[in-house]
Amino acid sequence: MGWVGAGVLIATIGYFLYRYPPSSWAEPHSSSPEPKPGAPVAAATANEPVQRKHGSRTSTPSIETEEGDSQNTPKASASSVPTPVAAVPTFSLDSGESETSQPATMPSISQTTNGTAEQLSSTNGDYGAPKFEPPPQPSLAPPPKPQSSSIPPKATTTGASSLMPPPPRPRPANQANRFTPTSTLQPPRLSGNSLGPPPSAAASQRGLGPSNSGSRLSSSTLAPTQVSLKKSSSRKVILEPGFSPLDWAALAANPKNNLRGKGLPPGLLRVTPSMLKEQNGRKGRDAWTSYFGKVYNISPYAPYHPGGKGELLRGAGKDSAQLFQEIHPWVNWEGILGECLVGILVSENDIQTENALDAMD
Ligand code: HEM
Repeated sequence: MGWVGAGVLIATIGYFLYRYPPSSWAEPHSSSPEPKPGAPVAAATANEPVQRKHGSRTSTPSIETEEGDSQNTPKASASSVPTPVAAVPTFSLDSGESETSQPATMPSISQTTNGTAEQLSSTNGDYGAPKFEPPPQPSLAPPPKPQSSSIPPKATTTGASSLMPPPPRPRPANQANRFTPTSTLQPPRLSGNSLGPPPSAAASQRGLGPSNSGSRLSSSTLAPTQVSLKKSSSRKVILEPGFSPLDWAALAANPKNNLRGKGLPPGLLRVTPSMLKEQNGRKGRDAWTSYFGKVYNISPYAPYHPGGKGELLRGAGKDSAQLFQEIHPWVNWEGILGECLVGILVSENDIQTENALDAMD
C-alpha cells in the first residue's frame, strides 16, 4: 500500500506541476486576486475559522490551510490528494510560494485579520457569513515578516489553524463554545484564581463567627463570647477539692462506705410518702429522694453534685424525677447513686395492711 500511495502522490504532484507550472508561482507578493479557484476562495473566506478548527474534514478548508503556511503543508497535501479537482488549485499554492495561486483565499483572510472582531462575530453566529474580498496574501506575508502591523494578522492568518483559538478567547463568548478545550481551560483557571473554594471555606467559618475582619474572626472563633455565655448560663458550682466526679466514683466503688445511711437494716426498705417526707436533710437526718419508685439517700452525694448542694436538696423528701429530667436528663442517675439506694416507694395503705397482717400473725 505504501508504494501505491507514493505513486498516487507522485502522480498528483506531476499533475499539479503540469497544470500549474512553476512560472505561475513566481508571481510577486502583490495581492493579485486570481479568480482561478473561485469556489475555494469563497469557502476560504467564509470558512477560514471552521477549516482550521475542524482540520482536514472539509476538503476545501484543508487545502487552504495547507496553502496558508508551509508548516502544515506536508500533511495537507497528502490529505487533499483524494479530492483531485477542487483540492488541486489550493495545493499548488502550498508547496512553493503560495502567494500566487491562493491570493483569492488570502484576501479574505487579510480582511478578517484587519477586523478580527468582525470575523469573530460572523464566525460566532454562522460560518456561512458573507465572503470577504481577497486581500489575503498580504496578511500571509506579514506573519513571516516581523512587522508590527502584521502581528495581529499573523495570528489570524498564518497560525490560523493553530493560532485561531487564542484570538477568539478574549472577545466573544460564542467562540468559547467552538473552542471548547481552550474555553474550558480558561474557566477552570479563572475559578482557581478566583479562589472560590478557599473563600467558601473561610466564608463558612466567618459565617459562624460575627461579621468581623479575618483576624477578629479568628479570635472570635476561639469563642470567648460563647464560652462566656456558657459560663454565665451555666449553673454549675465550683466543687471543693476532693469532691470531683472521680472522687465520688471512687467513694461509691467501695461498699464499706455504706452510702445508704447509718442505722438502716440490710436490704431494701419500704418507704411510704410520709417517711420520705421526713427525710428532708434537716435536723441531722439524711436527705432522701425518690426516682421512679426507688428511694435514694442523696446526702452523701451533696458535696459532689456539680449543680451544688442546694440544687440537689431541692428534691429532698419528695420525688425528683421531674426536676432531674428538666435539668439534665442525660445524667445517669442509677450509675451515680446506685450505692445510695435505700428502698422502694410504697403507698401508705400498703404499709397499713402489712402491719395488720403482722399483727394477725
Ligand atoms: C433532684 C434535684 C436536682 C437538681 C435541682 C439538680 C440541679 C442541677 C443543676 C442546676 C446542675 C447544673 C447544670 C448546668 O448548669 O450544667 C446540675 C448538674 C448536674 N447534676 Fe444535678 N440536680 C439534681 C439532682 C441530681 C442528681 C440526683 C444527680 C445524680 C444522680 C445529679 C447529677 C448531676 C450531674 C452529673 C450534673 C453535671 C451535669 C453536666 O455537667 O452536664 N443531679 N444539677
